[in-house]
Amino acid sequence: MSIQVKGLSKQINRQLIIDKISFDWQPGRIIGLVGRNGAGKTTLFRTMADHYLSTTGTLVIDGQDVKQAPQQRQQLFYIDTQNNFFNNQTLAQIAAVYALGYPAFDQDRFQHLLTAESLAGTSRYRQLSKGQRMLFQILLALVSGTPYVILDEPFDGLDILVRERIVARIVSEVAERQTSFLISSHNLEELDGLCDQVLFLKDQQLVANYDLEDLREQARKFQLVFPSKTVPAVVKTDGQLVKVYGRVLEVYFDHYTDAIDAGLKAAHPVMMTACPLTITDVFRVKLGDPRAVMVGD
Ligand SMILES: Nc1ncnc2c1ncn2[C@@H]1O[C@H](COP(=O)(O)OP(=O)(O)OP(=O)(O)O)[C@@H](O)[C@H]1O
Repeated sequence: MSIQVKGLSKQINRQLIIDKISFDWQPGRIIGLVGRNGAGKTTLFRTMADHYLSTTGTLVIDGQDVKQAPQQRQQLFYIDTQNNFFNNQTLAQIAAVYALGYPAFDQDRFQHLLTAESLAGTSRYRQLSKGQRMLFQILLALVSGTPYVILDEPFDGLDILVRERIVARIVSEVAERQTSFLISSHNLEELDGLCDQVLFLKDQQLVANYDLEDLREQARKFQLVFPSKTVPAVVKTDGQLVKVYGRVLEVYFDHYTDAIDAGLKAAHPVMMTACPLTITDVFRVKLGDPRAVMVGD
């Protein structure tokens, strides 16, 4: 049981939007997809869900290539939040449409969750607020009975209480049903507490794929002050400067080793403090402009 995304590319108007994206998506995992605006996240989702025909590559779902076994895509749930057709439909009508497409759609659970979220089946989709629309879409995903769910920007513009409700729904679904989620977001703090794995998209390609537990074991971030203004070679060769506050250098090391540790200590730092590592740090290092280092107050 897994999804393997294999060399997925999409070209639109002769422009390559995503380029040979490959990764494995295991059951029960929550994967974050991050990238700067226009990096290709929505295009990757649309191509995975077959809303766009892929230019190259395929998906293998539970061992079967979707090109030979297209019914396997019923295991994958995705609502295109930008292009959907149901503005004038009631929530009950929309659910009926989804029930046709997903054989394991659970109508009883849908009614139960709708009531729990104080939503009425008779309301029209267009009458819902942004947060209610996202909650409704997540409810559809949960009752669709699909083991793999894609959520595009589920936290976008939502207040903290709605975000917390969404996170709670996702976490309980993973715990109770082993549902797996692939979530794109610019809200890196929210992803930090939620995800097991993070994919970084840049220049059409997947530039990093981290298991967050491994990352926290391998990578380190330090605040360093050295006796002289010369930055030691080990910082330049093995580290990446994240921020500079006066004499304090905030430096990220992708693979922190004993040799790097010895190299730093040999430079007799006046201060060497390990700091908690966040997805935001890795985002800055992997996806930011390498020449632009943030200068603090
Ligand atoms: N149908 C389309 N026709 C032409 N260009 C497109 C189309 N869809 C996407 N693009 C282009 O592909 C690039 C990636 O767009 P996409 O929406 O996938 O990015 P994204 O990572 O989801 O961005 P954001 O974080 O801003 O939502 C953009 O430059 C966009 O203009």
